[in-house]
Amino acid sequence: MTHTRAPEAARWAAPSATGPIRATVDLPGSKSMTARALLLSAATTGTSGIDGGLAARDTALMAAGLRALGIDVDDDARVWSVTGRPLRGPAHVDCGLAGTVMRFLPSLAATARGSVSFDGDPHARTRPMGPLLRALTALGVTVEAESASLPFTLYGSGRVTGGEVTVDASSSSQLVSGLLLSAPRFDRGIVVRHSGPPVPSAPHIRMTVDMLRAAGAHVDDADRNVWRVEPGELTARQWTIEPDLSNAAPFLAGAVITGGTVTVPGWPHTTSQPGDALRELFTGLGADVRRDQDGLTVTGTGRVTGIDADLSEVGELTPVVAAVCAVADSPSRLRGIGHLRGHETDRIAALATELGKLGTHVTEETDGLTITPRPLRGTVVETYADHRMAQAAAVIGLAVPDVELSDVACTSKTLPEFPELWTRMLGTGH
Ligand SMILES: O=C(O)C1=C[C@@H](OP(=O)(O)O)[C@@H](O)[C@H](O)C1
Ligand SMILES: C=C(OP(=O)(O)O)C(=O)O
Repeated sequence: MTHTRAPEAARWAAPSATGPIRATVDLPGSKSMTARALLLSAATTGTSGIDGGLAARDTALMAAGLRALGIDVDDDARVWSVTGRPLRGPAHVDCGLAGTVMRFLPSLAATARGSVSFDGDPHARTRPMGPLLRALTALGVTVEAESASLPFTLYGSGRVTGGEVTVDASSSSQLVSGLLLSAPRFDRGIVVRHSGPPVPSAPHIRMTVDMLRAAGAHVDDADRNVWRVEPGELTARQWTIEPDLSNAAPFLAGAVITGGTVTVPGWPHTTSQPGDALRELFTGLGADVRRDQDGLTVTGTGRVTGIDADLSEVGELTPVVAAVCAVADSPSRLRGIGHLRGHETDRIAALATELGKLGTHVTEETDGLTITPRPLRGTVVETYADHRMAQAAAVIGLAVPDVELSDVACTSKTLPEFPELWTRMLGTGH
């Protein structure tokens, strides 16, 4: 897998839809599941297989980080193989702009013998890391950092004591996931208590717990805001990665706003992926949504209605949902997403600015956005190196002529084939 370097910016004219889109779009694997499968496989002592893993910048960086620590990752074949072994420094981990790499890898790297330094893209240095670095220090890890963010260096002795720790994970669920995923390797396991405003993205913590259990870990998540992981060996296993449901959002949105029909095959019946909430969200926005043996099919009804939605559990869906709200026939309120200010960019500010440039009336609030649709006009939309801002702009471009993205290459963060899939989707049925 390549794609570890920040891509060169590539300006892109977003194609308009000339009629209702009719397409079936096969999507590659879930970023979040692939990251966890790579990490958990590296934390065993055997060889694991990963079927359907996502080849994109975030997962390539995770694989590269593991290799730097001495893990064998072979991601050339369809089923990747990962062979875990005791980790060693000195090593350097490039996190790019990937929250999963900067929040998941440090706890595992702390079990290495030797120093491991972490850094990332310029904007990555502004993403919240402080609670994780303080927690690692409390768990017995030597951490050297100039501030509460990237860059930082861990000095490992080959083992981590572990034990009880309190974190404020209100800025990102990944701070909890990152501590839990490697905790079976800590001498005393871990007890993580969250203290502070609510933790966002609950499905992603359930995904962490589910995948830890699948790898043989004992995890107790019965008490709200407390997670316990027992120390113990993890088992090497075969992982099958579901399609990335969050990356389905722009394609399904294409059906909603053009009055067309888009099917995403392989939609799981039960899943911890937050993207499953698209069924309810697109129904609320006025579409017909059906899940059957063909996958998930969304059909636009010709009418898009505004919504009032708490997106705190599914924050990563916000940019595309906001784009659909901008072409609705009534205002929308998107709530519970203050933590998006610490995502790839400050997504609340970015959406307010860019939807505003397109003509929408947007009010930026502390915990979200109010979107009042107005007639839209084409413009150059700044994507802020954020794959989901690019997807959102492409969605608007379907309905509005002359929308250009300042950069489409940033979609390589989780879906390098986005431009091709998008063009192909538009090619079918026109
Ligand atoms: O654990 C994960 O894989 C993720 C958790 C979420 O992070 P936040 O809790 O920071 O929103 C989500 O937005 C991100 O895209 C992926
Ligand atoms: C927030 C996101 O990514 P990250 O894993 O970098 O936090 C996202 O993909 O929307």
